[in-house]
Amino acid sequence: MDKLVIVALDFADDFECINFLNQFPKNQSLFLKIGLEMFCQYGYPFVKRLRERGYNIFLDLKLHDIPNTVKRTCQMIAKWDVQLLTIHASGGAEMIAAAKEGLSGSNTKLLAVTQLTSLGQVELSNELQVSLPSQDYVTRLAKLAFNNGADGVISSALEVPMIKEATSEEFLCVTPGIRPKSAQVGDQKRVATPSQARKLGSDAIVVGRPITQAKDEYNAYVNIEKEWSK
Ligand SMILES: O=C(O)c1cc(=O)[nH]c(=O)n1[C@@H]1O[C@H](COP(=O)(O)O)[C@@H](O)[C@H]1O
Repeated sequence: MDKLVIVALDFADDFECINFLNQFPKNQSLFLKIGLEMFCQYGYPFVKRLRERGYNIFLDLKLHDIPNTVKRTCQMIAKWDVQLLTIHASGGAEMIAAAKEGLSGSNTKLLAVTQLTSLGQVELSNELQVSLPSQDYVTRLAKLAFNNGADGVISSALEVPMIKEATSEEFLCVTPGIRPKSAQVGDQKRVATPSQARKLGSDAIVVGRPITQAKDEYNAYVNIEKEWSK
């Protein structure tokens, strides 16, 4: 995977979203993440519309259900020609393998979410009663995903070196929770700047609000992309 900035299209509606995209030059190649907000409003026709405009699509549905349901859902998504799809690694070995099986025959890469970047050590220990240190928990889920056929994981950039060591250099590490120095952290807990993510070995970064809520959105994208790729 080329080193990518993936833009999270977390907008109130499709009008805002298309206005955002229209700021970019026509020939600009973009990798866009469609998450639950947009997908619940506009569904597959929206995915199709953006694919037809030539964008690469990361469909972030974070599937988490029994293996049979996840497999059948993935069989449907396999027909949509999206580049990336998420499931939750905590769904377990059988669910991860079922998702991969559902996608067979398609070019859609399967990414398993480890520990959400909005959860820190305190939430992990106190709320979820997970006894492992966060980095060990993330690495354990990454290994589970790797051993059951996922193409990569979602984690914070901070865990990438450990994940690559425990799995393989080729195992994709896609990292949200990206905050340039001047940006507000908001609900994210495990964050890194674009240049930290690059140094730590992320394969792609996912950026939402630091771009989509900037005064000059296009300029914010260009600056993040510069910091990430230099
Ligand atoms: O799967 C994801 O993309 C995801 C996983 C995760 O652990 N943390 C996380 O923030 N995300 C997504 O990445 C995006 C981050 O957005 P910002 O915090 O606005 O940059 C959101 O669309 C989240 O849904």
